[in-house]
Amino acid sequence: MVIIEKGIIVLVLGLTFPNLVSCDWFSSISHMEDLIEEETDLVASLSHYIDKQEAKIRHLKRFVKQFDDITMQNAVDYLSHPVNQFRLFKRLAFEWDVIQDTVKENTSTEFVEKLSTKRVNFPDEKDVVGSAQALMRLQDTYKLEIHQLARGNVNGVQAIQMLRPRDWYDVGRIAFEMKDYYHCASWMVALSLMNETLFQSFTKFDVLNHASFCSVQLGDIETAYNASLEMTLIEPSHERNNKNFQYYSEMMKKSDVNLGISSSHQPLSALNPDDLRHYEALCRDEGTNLPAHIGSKLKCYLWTNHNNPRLILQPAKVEELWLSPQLIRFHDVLSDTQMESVKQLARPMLYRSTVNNPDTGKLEHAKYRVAKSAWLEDSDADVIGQVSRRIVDLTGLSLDSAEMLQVANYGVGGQYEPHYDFFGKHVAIDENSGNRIATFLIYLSDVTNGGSTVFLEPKVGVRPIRGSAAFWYNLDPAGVPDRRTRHAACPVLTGVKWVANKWIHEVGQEFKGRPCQLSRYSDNLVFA
Ligand SMILES: O=C(O)CCC(=O)C(=O)O
Ligand SMILES: [Fe+2]
Repeated sequence: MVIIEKGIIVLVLGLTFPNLVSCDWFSSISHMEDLIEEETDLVASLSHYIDKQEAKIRHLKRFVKQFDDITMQNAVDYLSHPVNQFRLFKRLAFEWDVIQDTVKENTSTEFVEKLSTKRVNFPDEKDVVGSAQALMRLQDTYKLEIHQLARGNVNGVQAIQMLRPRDWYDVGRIAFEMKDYYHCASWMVALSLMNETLFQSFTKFDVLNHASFCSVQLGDIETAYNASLEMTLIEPSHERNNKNFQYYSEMMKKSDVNLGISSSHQPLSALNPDDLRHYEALCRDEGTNLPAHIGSKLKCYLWTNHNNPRLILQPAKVEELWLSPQLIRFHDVLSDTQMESVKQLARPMLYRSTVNNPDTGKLEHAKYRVAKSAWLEDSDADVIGQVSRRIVDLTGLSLDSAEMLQVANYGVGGQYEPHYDFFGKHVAIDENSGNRIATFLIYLSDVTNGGSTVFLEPKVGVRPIRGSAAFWYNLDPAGVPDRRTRHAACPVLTGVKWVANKWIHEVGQEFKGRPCQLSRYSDNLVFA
């Protein structure tokens, strides 16, 4: 395959796409709303510029028009009339001067200045790469068909715009640059089937070139052969392609050649392929059906948490989602006004979320967690204190050793791959607070498509329902991490996802809703 590698890389974009994405526009939708506003303002300014330009052209055209009649007459006839003579002198003395000023007038300054000021903070190449990666991630997770996706149709939700052929090409190129030959091949092969008269600034030959190179990297000789064959028809004397074609033809004759695209190649995730397949299937709601023997035991009930005065008149609505480990959902945890206030407070403080690297114990940006988050303290605003109060009422746990409230906002493609919330052995646990005993995860929005929280071992998918909260213990009653709580936030397919996380810690629960026990229970009951 060496001969193929040698010649193909004629960079069309002239851009190099970095592997790791550090920039942040694409990672949350909240800040992207500002971009729409900025662009609307730019469009208004551009329209204003066009109006001014049009007025200027109209003025110049009117001036030129008068010469239609003048040039029809011969000069002597024209000058023999005193009015014509007056007009001639008037024009030459003053009017051409005005015309000169009009032509010279610079109507673009305002627009150009505005654009260049705004562009400083605009998304850049890294964001385009991040957004293309999100498209590919969604393509994999939700098994989206490329043609439908490119036409802007995602699970029946139609975008206002479609991808242009050049966009398809760029997505394929981004995959190619990342050595993600699986996505490169799938996008380039799909594009090669399109009407080439729509191609601008790249050719069908370029597309086939990528399609064949990326396919052969995946071991798909047949596709590489077909693409190369088409290339020979377009450029019969292309030396490198002719060599490749010969090579593919020989490979095709060998019976042990591995045909068919290897779909196991998934460089967008660090998960092992089996884990990834399992996670993605759960995100598609496959395998999350409740088995009858469990479903029949799950209950919904009203809960006053041992006659808590704040719950007597309006008990909490509890829905059991799974028994062991016990996962529950509280409904109507916060009011609309409270949720809006929490989001409003978080908005200006959203930053790309970090994760704890289990190997180094350090916080870092990672592509397996694509979201923006903000930390809010009880003292930041009344509403944050109210959220804490509500969690204490519903769970009976102390929040004295808990973390601040983490509000997260996921954009399209935003996700958090499978993880545990408890701290692993590489993280030093503060003895004043202990490990994360439980998670209270509030959904501050519905999500149109995708974005479920999925638990891998019990195979439970929790659809975000605005105002509800998922709750579970991460540690068993003896304080040992419960590895069955491994969970993930599936990529948002369409819509916006807002959540608020409260991580409750061990210290202070000894005499509360969750006394510690010496023995390890298999049933980790929420309300024991
Ligand atoms: O957003 C979600 O659904 C889950 C988030 C999560 O698991 C986390 O932030 O630890
Ligand atoms: Fe989590």
